[in-house]
Amino acid sequence: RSLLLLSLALLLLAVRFSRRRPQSARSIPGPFPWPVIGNAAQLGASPHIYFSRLARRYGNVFQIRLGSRRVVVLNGDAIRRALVHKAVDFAGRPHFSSFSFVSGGRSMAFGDYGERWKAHRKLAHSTVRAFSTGNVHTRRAFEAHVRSEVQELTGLFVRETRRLGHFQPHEYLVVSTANIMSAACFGKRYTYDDAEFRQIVGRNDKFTKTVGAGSIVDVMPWLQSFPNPIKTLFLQFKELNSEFFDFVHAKVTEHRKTIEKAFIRDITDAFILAADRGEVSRLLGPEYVSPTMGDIFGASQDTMSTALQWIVLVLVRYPDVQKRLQEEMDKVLDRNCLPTIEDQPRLPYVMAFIYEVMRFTSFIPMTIPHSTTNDTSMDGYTIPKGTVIFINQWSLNHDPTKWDQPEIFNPQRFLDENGALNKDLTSSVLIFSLGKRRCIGEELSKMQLFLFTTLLVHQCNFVGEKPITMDYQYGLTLKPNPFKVSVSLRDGVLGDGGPITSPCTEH
Ligand code: HEM
Repeated sequence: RSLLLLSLALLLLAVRFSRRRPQSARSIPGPFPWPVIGNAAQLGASPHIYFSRLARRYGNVFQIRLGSRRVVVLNGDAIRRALVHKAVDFAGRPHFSSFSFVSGGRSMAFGDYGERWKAHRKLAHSTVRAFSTGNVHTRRAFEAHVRSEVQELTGLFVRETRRLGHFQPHEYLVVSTANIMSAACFGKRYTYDDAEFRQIVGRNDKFTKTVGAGSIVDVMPWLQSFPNPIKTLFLQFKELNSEFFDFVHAKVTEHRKTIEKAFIRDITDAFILAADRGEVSRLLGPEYVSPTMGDIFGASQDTMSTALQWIVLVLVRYPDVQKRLQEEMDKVLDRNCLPTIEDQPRLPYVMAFIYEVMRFTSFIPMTIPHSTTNDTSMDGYTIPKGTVIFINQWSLNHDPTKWDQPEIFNPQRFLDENGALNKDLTSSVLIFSLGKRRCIGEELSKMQLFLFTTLLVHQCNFVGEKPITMDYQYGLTLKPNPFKVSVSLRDGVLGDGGPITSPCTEH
């Protein structure tokens, strides 16, 4: 009888094995999708946290369904394996209808992978670099833009504090970062009370809500057919994109009228000349100048201003950290001189602080959605061409197997026992993405973050109005909820004379 039972068990096992599909055809695990909406209702207010929870349950590669679309979500180590080791396969963008409204429908950032996209990205990247971090001269010119904006901002902060006690820094940070890129892109900055400029740059939150991973406007097109909040958001999105594009296009048209080949004034001039000439013009005609400027100016706005909001918030939330930043600067720099980019190697705690802000807040928790350009596979799962891919950067920055107590803000984690910056660890922070779609503004942004942080903290003390929370709104960028600060100049002697105005090392 036991022999019979054993034979039956072996037979059952054999049948099970024979029915098992080959590795490559395994279906990707994930939560049960509801009819019509799929898993949309489960995303909640913080989809990146929900995805990280699912990754613990199903592994770093899992799938969900959002409305009509299947979405594969990559977390943790799977991100590098996909974006770096299978770079081309994961370099696409989905053909979402919202993406077609960005930069007049010719956006590089929201456009799909292909020959034109490659030429477009290469040109945009080299032009940005040529006007910011490309060589020592452009770096210094860019640094001078940043320095004069931060000085303007410092004066404004101090005046607002005198007037109101505590004030919300958000709008000033938006205008300030927009001015830096406006100077580099269009050779022009705006005053803080310029209503048109404030309107153009002040509506970013609506943009990022619509294009952030997990936004449902593109996966439930039927929501467009009757009045509801999603439809309203989508209409606002279309309107703000066309307003923003008109603003940029007017700048490009003005430049075309006054351009002189011998004297390239800014990124717009450089791009006009490049698009008009040689090899690339076959793929990128003059009609690509405004969209590219829209991409560069647009991509820099919300990202940089959100980063700065977090920096100010973290400074007031962790006063000990603010003090330690000031102590390091006071030890290394002459108090009568402004910090410069050359001081970077001498300020490891400042660098550790910036990396910890990026890691801890992970303020771009998910990249812009990707798509697969070919049939491909990950960890033995087949992923067909055209699948929507979400990249969860937050999951890597908060992985407890990589970071000791990831939910604690601790810049010290990036310093070794001699106080030097651990570069292996800083390169593990993921916020500019990886691979073919890696941010083209990374170098420029890191330089700006260093200058903003050092200039502000060198000059000022920041105190927050209580209660200080780190709560945020989800979108392509995580935006801190409104908060108030008071700002005073550190050196009483400077008092009404305002902040110091120049670096000591003459460039
Ligand atoms: C702290 C500031 C910034 C952060 C954290 C950041 C991060 C990112 C991320 C996560 C992406 C999406 C990558 C992907 O989809 O895989 C991206 C794309 C992009 N960023 Fe940035 N960015 C920042 C600043 C800037 C600036 C200042 C510029 C302007 C030069 C810029 C230009 C772009 C462009 C053009 C793309 C699209 C790239 C493509 O699709 O190939 N970014 N950025």
